[in-house]
Amino acid sequence: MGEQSSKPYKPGQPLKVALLGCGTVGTEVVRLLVESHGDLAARIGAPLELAGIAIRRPGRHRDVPVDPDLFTTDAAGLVRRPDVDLVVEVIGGIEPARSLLLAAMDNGASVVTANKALLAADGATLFAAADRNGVDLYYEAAVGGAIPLIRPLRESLAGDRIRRVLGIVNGTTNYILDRMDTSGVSFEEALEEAQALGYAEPDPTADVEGFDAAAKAAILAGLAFHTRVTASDVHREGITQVSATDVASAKAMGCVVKLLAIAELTPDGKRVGVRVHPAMIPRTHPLASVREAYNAVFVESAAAGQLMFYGAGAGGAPTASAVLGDLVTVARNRVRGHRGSGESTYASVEVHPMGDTLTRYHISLDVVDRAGVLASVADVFARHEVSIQTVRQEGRGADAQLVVVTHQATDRALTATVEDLERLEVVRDVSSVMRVEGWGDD
Ligand SMILES: NC(=O)C1=CN([C@@H]2O[C@H](COP(=O)(O)OP(=O)(O)OC[C@H]3O[C@@H](n4cnc5c(N)ncnc54)[C@H](O)[C@@H]3O)[C@@H](O)[C@H]2O)C=CC1
Ligand SMILES: N[C@@H](CC=O)C(=O)O
Ligand code: NA
Repeated sequence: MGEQSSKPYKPGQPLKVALLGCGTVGTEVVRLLVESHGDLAARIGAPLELAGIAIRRPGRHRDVPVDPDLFTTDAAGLVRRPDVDLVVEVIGGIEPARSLLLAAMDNGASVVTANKALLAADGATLFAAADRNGVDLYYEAAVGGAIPLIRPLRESLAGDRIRRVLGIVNGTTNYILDRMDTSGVSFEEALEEAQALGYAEPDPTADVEGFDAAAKAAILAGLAFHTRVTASDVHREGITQVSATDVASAKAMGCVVKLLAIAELTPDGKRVGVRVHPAMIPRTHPLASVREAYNAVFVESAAAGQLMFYGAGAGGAPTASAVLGDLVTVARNRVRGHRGSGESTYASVEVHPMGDTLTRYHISLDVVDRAGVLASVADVFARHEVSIQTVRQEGRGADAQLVVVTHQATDRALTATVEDLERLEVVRDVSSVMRVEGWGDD
């Protein structure tokens, strides 16, 4: 705090806001700006005034209560206007969003963005531009939608030592898995519903292949451990391989499948492992009750213990709430002539490889039903030094199945075990392999 921003506020003047993008989130940002105009002015100490709204398709009907002359297809011109104080970016993607934000900051504007893909790919360039220009860069909407998560990590917990962050950070995939679990709808149907509800990214591959959750995990890990983590540091698996069989296997075990994001320090505190993958969790686990597009994140720290953040992780209005919260903050900073805290990456913690990470697996095997099968299967586990916690046989004859749950082992050993099981003559098919979290000793 305390640095002078590069574009001083003139008392009595409104703060001019440029909005980039007017889709699911942008529309709701405009609505809140217009509906709460008087309250926002009172909270900030100056009114906010829309300077322009950059759009891509001018002919399209937009249900927003503003003067149509505010719309422009010249986003680059808008962010360079001398009267623009604050820029809100809700376009998404890397380019042109990055160039627009850099130009905005070089023009002395503070920025608010919901763009986790950009922050996780190249946050360093953006934060450097914010520092260079003495402006704010806020991004509460980028992780967990409406849930206050960035600010608690960046500010409230800045005096503590965080050990682990674990949660559900993608609304679309949680919605799909929830619908598959509770209503038995297909993956494709559930995805279409999530798109219609405004939860999915413009390209839903970003959601279902885990890219969106990986970007959010990188942002959370960087904040939690005061280091720089990019999306490419995150081990990522999406939910496209999760089958109805996996969901049924989870049900039979008293579990539910969730796409989890986990960032944790190794016990010596020297490395951080960051991963996104589907996992079975017991139905009694608090994350199992996170339904539809809701998100929830647990933070475990040395002094505070366990904290849980829960709320709407996606959707136009919830995301706009977080954007407006940031907008009020950067506007207040501008009025008072200072900036908020920037990035904290002093720790430079190394990334822990996924192969060395301790996880546990649930494996369903379709097996030949004869004496000695269990021994051959157990031998494969023993050869890789993977300890079995439970094993049970289901069905008989052609339907015989072995369901194995392991104790924790390195992910490398578990992967090699599954590869060898697939080669075993008595194993007809490895029908389901999934990591297990939140069960017993982890
Ligand atoms: N929808 C959600 O639930 C959430 C979205 N976000 C993030 O918010 C951002 C926006 O997401 P949505 O509103 O859902 O996407 P959207 O696809 O509904 O809206 C993006 C808008 O930007 C416009 N656009 C694209 N290129 C442009 C350009 N060069 N100039 C001007 N406009 C341009 C598009 O035409 C579209 O109307 C993304 O970064 C997304 O990851 C973050 C949290 C939740
Ligand atoms: N597509 C994202 C939107 C919010 O970040 C999600 O589904 O969570
Ligand atoms: Na948030």
